[in-house]
Amino acid sequence: MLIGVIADDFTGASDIANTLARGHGASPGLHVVQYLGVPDRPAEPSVQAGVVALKSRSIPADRAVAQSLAALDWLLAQGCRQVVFKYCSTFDSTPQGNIGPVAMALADRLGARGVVVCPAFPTMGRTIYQGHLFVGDRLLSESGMQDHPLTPMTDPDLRRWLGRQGTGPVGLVPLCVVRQGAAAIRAALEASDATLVVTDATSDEDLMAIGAALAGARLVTGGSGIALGLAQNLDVAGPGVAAPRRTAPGPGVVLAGSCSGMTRRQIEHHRAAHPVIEIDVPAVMAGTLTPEAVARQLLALVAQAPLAFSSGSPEQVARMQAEYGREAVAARLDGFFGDLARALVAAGVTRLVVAGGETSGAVVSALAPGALEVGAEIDPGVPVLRPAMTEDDLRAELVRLAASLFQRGFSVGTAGNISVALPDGWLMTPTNSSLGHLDAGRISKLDRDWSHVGGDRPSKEVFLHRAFYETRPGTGAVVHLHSTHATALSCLVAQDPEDCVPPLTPYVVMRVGRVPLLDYVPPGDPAMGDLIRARGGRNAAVLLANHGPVVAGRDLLSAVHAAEELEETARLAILLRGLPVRLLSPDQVAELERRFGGVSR
Ligand SMILES: Nc1ncnc2c1ncn2[C@@H]1O[C@H](COP(=O)(O)OP(=O)(O)OP(=O)(O)O)[C@@H](O)[C@H]1O
Ligand SMILES: O=C(O)[C@@H](O)C(=O)CO
Repeated sequence: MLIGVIADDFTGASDIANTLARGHGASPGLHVVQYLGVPDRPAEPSVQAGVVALKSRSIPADRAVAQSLAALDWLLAQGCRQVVFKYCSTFDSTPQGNIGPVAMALADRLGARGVVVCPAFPTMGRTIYQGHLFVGDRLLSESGMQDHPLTPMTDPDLRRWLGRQGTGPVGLVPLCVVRQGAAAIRAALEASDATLVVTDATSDEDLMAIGAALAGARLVTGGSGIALGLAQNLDVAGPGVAAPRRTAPGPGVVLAGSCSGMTRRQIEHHRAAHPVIEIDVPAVMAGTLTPEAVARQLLALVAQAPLAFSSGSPEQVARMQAEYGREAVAARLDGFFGDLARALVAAGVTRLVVAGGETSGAVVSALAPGALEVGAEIDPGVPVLRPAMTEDDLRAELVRLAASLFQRGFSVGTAGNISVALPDGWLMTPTNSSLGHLDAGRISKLDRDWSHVGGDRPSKEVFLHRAFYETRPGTGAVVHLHSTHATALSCLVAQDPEDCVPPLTPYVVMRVGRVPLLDYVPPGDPAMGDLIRARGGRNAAVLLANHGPVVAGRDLLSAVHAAEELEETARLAILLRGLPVRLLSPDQVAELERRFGGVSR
């Protein structure tokens, strides 16, 4: 893991996970996994950025500090070189904390000074000028956030607000310095006497410059925008395009726990065309209203996309909190929404829309505890998340995909081998097995030292796979085939051994990248691994001369898709041999790499 993020709520975590996964300009997209709370096991080796989603935004400051330090310890144990503390772009906090105390505790533990504080998220209209936070053309304290029921932001001056949270003096890098570029920003941060330094930013270009200035910084704090420019400092290629997954059709229900003005307006909008049920919060607190009862009401109306909400006005929220205490209300409502979601899913609801960071965190934890893979962006700051697969899921998927490759003629006999990364090692197809007839229970398991610890003996070409995992961060699976056309190309004398698969279509550029032809080595000879290692992780795919292709991907499905794309492109190249072919131009290739994230570097 290269970058570790500690996020103070669930939706904030997915927001920054999205930024890191998507990439931006010179910053490549990374393989990102979001964890619900501090995991109790190591991360998969292929994870380049791990985001720990806490629920620490509005709990007492000492508990927020303790949870954040626990997350820090776990991230450091995964090898992170840089840690980001992610809070809301509207700086949701109170004079009692938690942003200041958490940032100071992390800085103290990491021995960091001149730590950037930058919640800017220009795409969403959140900008910082002279240390003041704006939402659109309004100061934060006039944006509606001053009335937030949990974290009313009544002061837009971030230095003063942090000062109230007990951070001591806070520095400022003003916009005029930010606009001078990375070197000037770095010099200003280094020259500051303060531990925390608010840094102005009003555009994505400012955030890219700040990101470049933060190369080597152990601690960074900010909104999701602060991650825009961090991956540009890493010498890595993107892990490639995530394989698309199908979305579930079927009945849908909306749940709202957020009390923000926007959510309350959205509830009214929904009411115009759909049934809306108010959850009686005093009855929930008194124990007289159960999740099952609300589930029954919703299920009776399920064909009409009903909505259930707890969202109260600031006065209603204040009344409940005065009577029961803020945390008791939040814990009870979180549990209520979690149980409600479980009851709805058990009854066949396949789509839930949930409003509110705490509320959606509670629902996701109830339905899919553990890790979430970060996929494509749906809307600014909002990615697709899907539960990371368990080992049993991966075994089943390996059997299914290998059989599919075999049935479609991508491998014959016992040719080809496939591996996939696990948090505690690797799964690998056994030696002399046919991809067409794998047995999930007999797939070889290797531990993190590559020792055989379960199942049948692994393929003798394990070193091909290992070379990819060890040189190309972000690799989650490797596929080696003897597929006919790619193998045919590997038998031809290449015009350019650095780039032996022509850029005939955009998809081979986006999914496979440049493919070098590696020298012939007899099967089973570990020198083959050395040849791959010598590429230094620059390529996602190679052709072994007179042997066949080896393709790495961020996950099993992506690696299989890329291996298929390589085979099809090789087929086209052979079909078109001798014809006046129009290849994609270097500019067109560069544009695709810019737009979709290059898989070669
Ligand atoms: N009627 C209510 N009375 C008191 N507390 C409530 C009520 N309805 C919801 N809450 C609590 O308010 C909090 C809402 O937080 P949540 O993070 O879900 O939304 P938000 O902070 O408005 O949204 P976002 O994180 O997207 O900005 C939760 O802790 C929830 O339990
Ligand atoms: O920064 C934001 O606006 C969001 O990521 C957020 O924190 C949502 O709770």
